Amino acid sequence: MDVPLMDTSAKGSNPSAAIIVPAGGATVPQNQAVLYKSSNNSTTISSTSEPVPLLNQLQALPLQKMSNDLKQCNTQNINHGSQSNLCNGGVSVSNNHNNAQVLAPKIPNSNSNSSPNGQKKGTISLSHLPQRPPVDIEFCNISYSVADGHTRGFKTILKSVSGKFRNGEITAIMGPSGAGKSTLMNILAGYKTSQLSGSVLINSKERNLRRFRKLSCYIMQDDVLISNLTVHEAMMVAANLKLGKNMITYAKRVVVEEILETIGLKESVNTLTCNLSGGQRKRLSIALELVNNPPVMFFDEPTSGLDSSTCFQLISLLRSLARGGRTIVCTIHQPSARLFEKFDHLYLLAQGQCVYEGRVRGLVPYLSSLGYECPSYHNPADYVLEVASGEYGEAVPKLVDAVKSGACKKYAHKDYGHSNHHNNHKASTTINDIAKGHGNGNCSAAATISLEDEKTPAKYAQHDDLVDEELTALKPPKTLEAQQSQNSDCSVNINMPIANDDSCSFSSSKGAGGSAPCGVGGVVGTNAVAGCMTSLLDSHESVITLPNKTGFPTSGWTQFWILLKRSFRTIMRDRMLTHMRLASHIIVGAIIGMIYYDVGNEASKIMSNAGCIFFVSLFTTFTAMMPTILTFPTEMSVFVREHLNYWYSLKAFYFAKTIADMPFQIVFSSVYVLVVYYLTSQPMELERISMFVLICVLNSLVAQSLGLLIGAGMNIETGVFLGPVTTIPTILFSGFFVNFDTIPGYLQWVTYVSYVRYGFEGAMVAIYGMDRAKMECNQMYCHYRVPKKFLEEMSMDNALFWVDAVALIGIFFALRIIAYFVLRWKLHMIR
Ligand SMILES: Nc1ncnc2c1ncn2[C@@H]1O[C@H](COP(=O)(O)OP(=O)(O)OP(=O)(O)O)[C@@H](O)[C@H]1O
Repeated sequence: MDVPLMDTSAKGSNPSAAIIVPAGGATVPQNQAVLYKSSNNSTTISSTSEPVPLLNQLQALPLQKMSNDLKQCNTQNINHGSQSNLCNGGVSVSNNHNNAQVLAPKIPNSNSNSSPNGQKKGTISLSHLPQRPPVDIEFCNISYSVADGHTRGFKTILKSVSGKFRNGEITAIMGPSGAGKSTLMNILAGYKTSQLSGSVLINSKERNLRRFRKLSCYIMQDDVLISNLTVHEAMMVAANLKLGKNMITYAKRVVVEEILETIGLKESVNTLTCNLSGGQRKRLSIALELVNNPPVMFFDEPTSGLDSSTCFQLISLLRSLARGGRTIVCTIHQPSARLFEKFDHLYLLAQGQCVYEGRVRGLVPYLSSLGYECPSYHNPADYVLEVASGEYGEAVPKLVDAVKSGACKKYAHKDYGHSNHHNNHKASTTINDIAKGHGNGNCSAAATISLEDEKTPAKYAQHDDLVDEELTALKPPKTLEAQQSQNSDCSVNINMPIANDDSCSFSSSKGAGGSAPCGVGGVVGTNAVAGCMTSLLDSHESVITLPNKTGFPTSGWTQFWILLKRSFRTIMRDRMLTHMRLASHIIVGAIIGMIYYDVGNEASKIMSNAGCIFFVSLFTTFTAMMPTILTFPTEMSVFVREHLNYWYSLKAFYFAKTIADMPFQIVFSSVYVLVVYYLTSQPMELERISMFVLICVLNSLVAQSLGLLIGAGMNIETGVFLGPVTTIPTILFSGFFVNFDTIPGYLQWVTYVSYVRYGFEGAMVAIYGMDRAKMECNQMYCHYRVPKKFLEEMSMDNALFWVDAVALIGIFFALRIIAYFVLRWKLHMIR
């Protein structure tokens, strides 16, 4: 019989064997089928001929019952290719005597557990993630107001709301449209900090926003991803940025592969992110953030745009993440009944006020107690929204009063609705694995995700009694625990070094062993883990090993380098834009060259040649500016997501962006200019060619900077309008259409800020300046045979090439600096 039960893969310092313990039963009765996981990750299924030697205490369990449970579990596994909680348990015990290691819910990440779409089912462990502390979020009397449109008043969006979101639970923030769900989540995530009153507590301590942001991530509704990277490349960028350079590349790959396998994207590792389906994009967004194992994850409407099956898989995944000890908070609009019951905790808002906070299963009794009977066969999620929207009369004040009077408190207890409170408490604390050392007592790298089968909750509830007994039985004896802990160190499985910020140094004032490694120094077992947990949230800066002053996991230089490589790669792969840009520069250059063919040294066609030079400036201006206006807002969305999730600094992003674009712009402009230069027979002197190319390239870089400024400050629609509109005056004052001497004195200053003027003037000087010899004349009379005369006519006879070049360089830096501050301002405004 084929049953997944045992894992014999080597782990850490105790490599001989690892055994998966069923949550419902930690021993394997005689003749019970088991599944072994070998070190090469393959799974072997066999039937035991002898009882597997686990903890002696288990012998006290009713064997028949356990056998039945296991059979049931096994049948389910065979039928569904998945693991229930009963099968996977949540207990971590080490038995050094029999040299077997009984792990927390660890099931081989075998592909056999995948559903056809690649979504994982069953219990899978993420054993190589950095250890993070569990986090409870409590908020008290949060009120938030915004300026109300054109009036001078304020609009209060949240009115003194309070609540608590616990680790190990998945919380839904629900409410009618405009109730303030997103606003509340933004406040809790630390994205909104102004015009706010009330307090947010993290593990009962005042929130240190900077530190909290490192512990949390925010996954936005629209899944903005860099489109020209494969899933694996995107993950490696996240790993390199978030795990720091202290972890070797191989170790990062292991982390990435494990997450991708767990989250069901293994088959899509080489797929470009732009080709992923909606559900896969959502899963990738989660996978990217999972890299550093944030204990708090905020999701803004994670199910929007997904079909019901994908929604269900996604919420099951989030629930599994929560079961790993994470605090998962989602805003959600109108979940189906099946989806709704996947949530543990519900926070209901209406008109900016809390109208229910408690267990999901407490909602119907709560409403009923207030006279709102949910009709049979009616989705409670729909019903409560109808009630909150006023479809059954003016319910909100009544519900708000009920909440204020504590009427929903009894539904808030996490064991509400469970038949056996004690059991469930134990179960949930034991399966809280986010900070649990893995087997060998390492204080790092042991976060486990149990991807639950959809039938798990019922099954889990069904076996409450059994779970209790078994968990008690499986609890390691004190001596064993101590031994395990004393053998521990802070090394990570697979010999990976730990990133600084994830190491377990803690304050000696905490009595947790000074800055000694976790578990060493007299602190053993769970105490040691607790030491690690609390130190990370301690308000004293000194107790946390921050990797650098900025607080980002990697140095500014490393961030810059990683982002630069990513930008290069994405630009190179953007066939539509990059290849089209190159092609258009060559083709348009050739067309211009054909139109103005051979006019460069012909005095009778000098005006045409001036027109050609002007068009060269104009083309380089627009082709540099418009793509930036079009693409930067998208890049900006990615940047905002990654920056606010604490991947890297604005400076690193901005420098990388600036540097990455430049070579492409320089090459494209140079190719275009050289094609035109050659076809139009401009003077073939190296100095003039270099000057002409240089001034045109500088002109294009300035235009690109202007595009960046517009793109940073505006959305695409406004930018597409504003770009050309701001360029028209600079063209008018370039000296081609209106002679500088003709421009009225009070408008002369405009010519000095017109960057096209410097580009055009510099190009004219490069072609006709520096005492160029008389030009050819194929007509009876050529007025401008002497090039200097033509420059006089254009009021450019006194122009100096280097002044034009320096002016363009100055404008380039000015625009880049302004764009940087606009970006900072935008970031500030988002909060
Ligand atoms: N900057 C702002 N200026 C004015 N009103 C705002 C601003 N931000 C939010 N609001 C208003 O606050 C209320 C709550 O907005 P929020 O986005 O939090 O609602 P929501 O519950 O998430 O709605 P939905 O489910 O429709 O997304 C809405 O009425 C919205 O119009």
